[in-house]
Amino acid sequence: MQVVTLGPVGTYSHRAARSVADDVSFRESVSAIVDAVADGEAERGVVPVENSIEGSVSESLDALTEADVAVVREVVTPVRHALLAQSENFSIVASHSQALAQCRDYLEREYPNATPEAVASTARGVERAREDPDVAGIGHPATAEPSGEGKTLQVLAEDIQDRSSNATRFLVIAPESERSDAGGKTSVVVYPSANYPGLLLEVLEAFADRDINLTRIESRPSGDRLGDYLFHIDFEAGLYEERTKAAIAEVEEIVANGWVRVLGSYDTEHVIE
Ligand SMILES: O=C(O)C(=O)C[C@]1(C(=O)O)C=C[C@@H](O)C=C1
Repeated sequence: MQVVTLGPVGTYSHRAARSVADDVSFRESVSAIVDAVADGEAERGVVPVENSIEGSVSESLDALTEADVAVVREVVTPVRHALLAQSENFSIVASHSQALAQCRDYLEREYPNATPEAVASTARGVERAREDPDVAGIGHPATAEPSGEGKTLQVLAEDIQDRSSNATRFLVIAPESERSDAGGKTSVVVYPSANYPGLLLEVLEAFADRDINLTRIESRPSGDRLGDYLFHIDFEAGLYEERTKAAIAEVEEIVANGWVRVLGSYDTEHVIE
């Protein structure tokens, strides 16, 4: 099976994708990964959706709303960052914006004068550090060794994330035709296209009344106008269950002006590495 994820070699997404298949190829953005699966270029895609320190990866949520894909699994992995450079003498710290944010306190404390530089991924930041002695990268410690040509970097510090329990949740996506009813969790996107007191409460009651535990609800702007939202809802029940079918049918009635998009049911895998 062919899986696409955020590259280059050595990103956390790459580490999560290896639990899905050995044949991993890379894209430079989350939208490009989702498009590759929607267009049939790859059988699976792995995208980060949520981090325990920084919260949602909004680019992923928005791409999932728009593309014809299904969610078929989730992978949760610990994220332990290292600071990698040619020497202690650097003035720029390059990494993915999520990684820079996850190490904000550390950087302010230890390198208050360094300039943060957001790049497409952690591994891309480490590549910058390999090429430029003025740049340090934040990434997985294993990326100190080049995957091909290039310098081996010094690991200046390990475990620099602001909380030791840092973890990121990835979703494994597949073409929409492979959407499954089986699995302990389900993700849906709800667009009410309406605004009245108690609307969100009604939507949540459809789940609460059936004893379905929500694990996340996240609002994202619809993009159409200010104050207009859609809701990403994850819950602990499978689409194969009667109570799930009934809850979704009720939500569809409540948001008759808008729509409900069912991304699929799936199981969770923990990759400890
Ligand atoms: O840059 C990487 O290594 C990624 O895989 C992306 C990403 C993210 O977008 O959250 C994944 C895990 C970490 O939270 C930091 C960055």
